[in-house]
Amino acid sequence: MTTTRPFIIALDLDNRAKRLELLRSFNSESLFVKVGMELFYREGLQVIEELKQSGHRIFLDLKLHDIPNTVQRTMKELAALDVDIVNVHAAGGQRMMEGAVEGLEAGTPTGRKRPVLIAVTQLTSTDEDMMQKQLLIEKPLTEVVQSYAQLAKKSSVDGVVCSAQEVPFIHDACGETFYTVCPGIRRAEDEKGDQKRVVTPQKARELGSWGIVVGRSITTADDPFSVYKTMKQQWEGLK
Ligand SMILES: O=c1ccn([C@@H]2O[C@H](COP(=O)(O)O)[C@@H](O)[C@H]2O)c(=O)[nH]1
Repeated sequence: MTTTRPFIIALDLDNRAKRLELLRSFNSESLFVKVGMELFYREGLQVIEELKQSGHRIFLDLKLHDIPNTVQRTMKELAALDVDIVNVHAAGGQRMMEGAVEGLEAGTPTGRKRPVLIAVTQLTSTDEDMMQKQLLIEKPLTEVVQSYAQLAKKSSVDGVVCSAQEVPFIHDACGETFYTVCPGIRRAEDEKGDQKRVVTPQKARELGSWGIVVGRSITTADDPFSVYKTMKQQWEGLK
């Protein structure tokens, strides 16, 4: 992917009108946007086409997690959409992730680069207490994230979704060029909501994150464009 260190806006909005209003307020700026389950299940394939026609790059965040055969076949379909990033849950295991890569490669039209594939390690809404008490995973969270990242790399996946807090550990285990896409980004003054492992844009940069994903700090702001500009400057080390 040619984009260096993307700032990705999660288009998690109640309805189509609100999404169009938000994008209009960005004054036709070319963006990197995230289409999550809420938006995709509401607006379908048409939203991908619309966003591409407007010149935006797209992270299609459907977090596939199923048996290897199903993930492979689904990724083959997604490859035809010409989005920039797609993802799976690393918890699906090595064969499932390998299947995802195979499906993407099979489905990408000749002459086009296949979408980058990343794997969710542990959701940023999870903390160690929840992991141990609810998911019954006894090891420290950082070790689990690092180990899932290693498994993703072994499966030929291009990178992971993680909190920026874990990026240095992932770089140690998987190398600096392994993509790290980090949600759970908040300014110091923002509400955390359901996010547990949060990091500011500046800190995410310092920790070496490749990309960040920002949703509610922007989408619920009175002036989303101004918050975007500020957070993007912080991410780029300009503020
Ligand atoms: O571990 C993960 C994986 C994905 N997400 C997604 O990112 C955005 C974050 O939104 P905020 O409003 O900035 O919290 C959202 O679409 C999630 O589905 C994540 O948060 N954590």
